[in-house]
Amino acid sequence: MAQPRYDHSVAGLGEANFEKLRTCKVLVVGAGGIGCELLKNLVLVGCEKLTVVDLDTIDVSNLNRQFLFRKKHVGKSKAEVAGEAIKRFNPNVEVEAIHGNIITNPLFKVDWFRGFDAVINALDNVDARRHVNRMCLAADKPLIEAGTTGFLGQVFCIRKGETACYECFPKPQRVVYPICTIRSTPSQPVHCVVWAKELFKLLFGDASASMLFDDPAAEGEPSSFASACAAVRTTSVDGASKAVGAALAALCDAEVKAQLALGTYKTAKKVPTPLSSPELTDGAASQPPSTITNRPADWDRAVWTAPQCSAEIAEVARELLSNDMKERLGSWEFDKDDEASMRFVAAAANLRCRVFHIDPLSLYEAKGVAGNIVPAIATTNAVVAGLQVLELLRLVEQKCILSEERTSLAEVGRYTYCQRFPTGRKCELLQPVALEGPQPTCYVCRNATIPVALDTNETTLQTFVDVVLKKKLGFIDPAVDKGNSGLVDSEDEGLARNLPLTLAKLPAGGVVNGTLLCVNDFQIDLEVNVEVRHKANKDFDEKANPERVDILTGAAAAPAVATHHDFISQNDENSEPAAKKARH
Ligand SMILES: Nc1ncnc2c1ncn2[C@@H]1O[C@H](COP(=O)(O)OP(=O)(O)OP(=O)(O)O)[C@@H](O)[C@H]1O
Ligand SMILES: [Zn+2]
Repeated sequence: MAQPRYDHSVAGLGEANFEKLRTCKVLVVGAGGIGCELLKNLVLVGCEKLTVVDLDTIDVSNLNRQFLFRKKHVGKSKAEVAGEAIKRFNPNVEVEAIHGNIITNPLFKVDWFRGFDAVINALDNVDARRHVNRMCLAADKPLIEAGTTGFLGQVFCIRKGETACYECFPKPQRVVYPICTIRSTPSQPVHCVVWAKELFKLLFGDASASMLFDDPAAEGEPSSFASACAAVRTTSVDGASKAVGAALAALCDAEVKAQLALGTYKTAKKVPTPLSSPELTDGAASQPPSTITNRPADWDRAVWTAPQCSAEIAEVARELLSNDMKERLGSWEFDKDDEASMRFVAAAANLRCRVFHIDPLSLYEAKGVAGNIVPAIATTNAVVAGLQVLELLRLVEQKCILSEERTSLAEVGRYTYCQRFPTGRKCELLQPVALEGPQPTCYVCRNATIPVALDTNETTLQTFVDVVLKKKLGFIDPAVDKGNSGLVDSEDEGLARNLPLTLAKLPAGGVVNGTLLCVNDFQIDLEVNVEVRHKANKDFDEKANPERVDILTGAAAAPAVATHHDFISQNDENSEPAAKKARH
């Protein structure tokens, strides 16, 4: 007899199925917004064997919705605190809490995944989801996947050979803005935020990689404001205000005047107005800098004036030029969670907006745009986590797990969409649809051959490994063979000499148009064939596709227009900048 605390579950499932649920070994990946709800649901429904993994520590901003955490837990491991909290809900629970990255921690091998009966994702990024998907396919374990974006959410199950996997359908691609829009004709705040991020790179990061480095009219020549910007980096802390003032004058005044004189805006609907020096330089020099102590309460929600923006930029420059930060100059990368870089981007985007008559953003709004942040809605997380547990109950009841006979998930599982407004004939907020089968074009679950077009005379093997195999196709430690000859293998030092060679010059006849490569990654137990197709670099649209690689089919080949298979996910870090994601 189960304990009375489980009466509700036994009433729904029956003794035998409840016993299976109680002893079912469940892995939860992620203990954030969805994860807290999910863990609470699992223990209340009666699951007693839980493992939870999260790489992060608790931030004060998590406390409004990640209700297993309290103020005193800030800075502590999410997995560990969540594990302790759910044990207080139900002391029968055996919970293993692991503070670690599910992708890189060596503990989480395929065999480790084999030790669970079901895996449930509560993640917020494509890379981790993709990785868990592959591990569950390799370990032949069911995965209950979920994501939310504001009021929208979805939940679905994945099982090897039975359903489509996470990677069967292309993900929406990053929105790429044309360089000319960013450099010359911004019309939305997001264009100004992208520009400000590029300016941050030009001033403090890898300047030559910034979109603003070259003069757009004279290829290879530095832009008109390059020297004023370079001077900021080389000045002293004391000289920072003056140097920033000069750089802002070059960017917001001289450059705009020069473009106007060139007739760039002759046919434009709105003509930019340069920001004159009194508003900028004097502001940078005389405005008191904001410090944590003198900021008004609504400082991050207010739209700063131009002089305030100049002062913030100067203050950030002073911070980054200071002795303890100096060694990072030239390598700074924008990070929305880094206070200084976010302040810089908010202020610079604001000035840019003013020049182009676009409504400027507050720091809070700029952070949302820059970090692609859609506010998390606690209710959506709760609904989605509830649906995940219902899917788990279905797996148990319908004998998809913990049973000698195995029902295919494709027959019983559901793909459920959470809508913001009632839709469809029955005006439902939750729309469950049948799961789709594995897609023949999927290289992950169907081992489909992946055609890849690139310039075989220009692309080195190193680039092929880094850009095509690791970045685009998600391999971690790929080994590459052409027929019987090994080309790449991290454990074979002799092969390292191949890496700087271009594909066509590789041994055994090179990798040329039509070559079939076998790529194997033991870490994720995945082997695929890659068919190389030669496409000269000059035939690529460099602006739309700066890496000059086309992945022609399968999960990595994203269409320009989003489809209903697009996975929406909480604050998905892989899609930036935001604002434009199509979905329904
Ligand atoms: N590779 C990974 N390994 C382990 N945990 C991960 C990995 N990637 C993401 N996570 C965890 O997944 C959780 C996702 O939860 P959520 O979307 O609520 O994110 P958050 O970081 O808590 O919130 P926000 O991004 O809104 O500040 C986070 O706690 C995050 O640390
Ligand atoms: Zn697939």
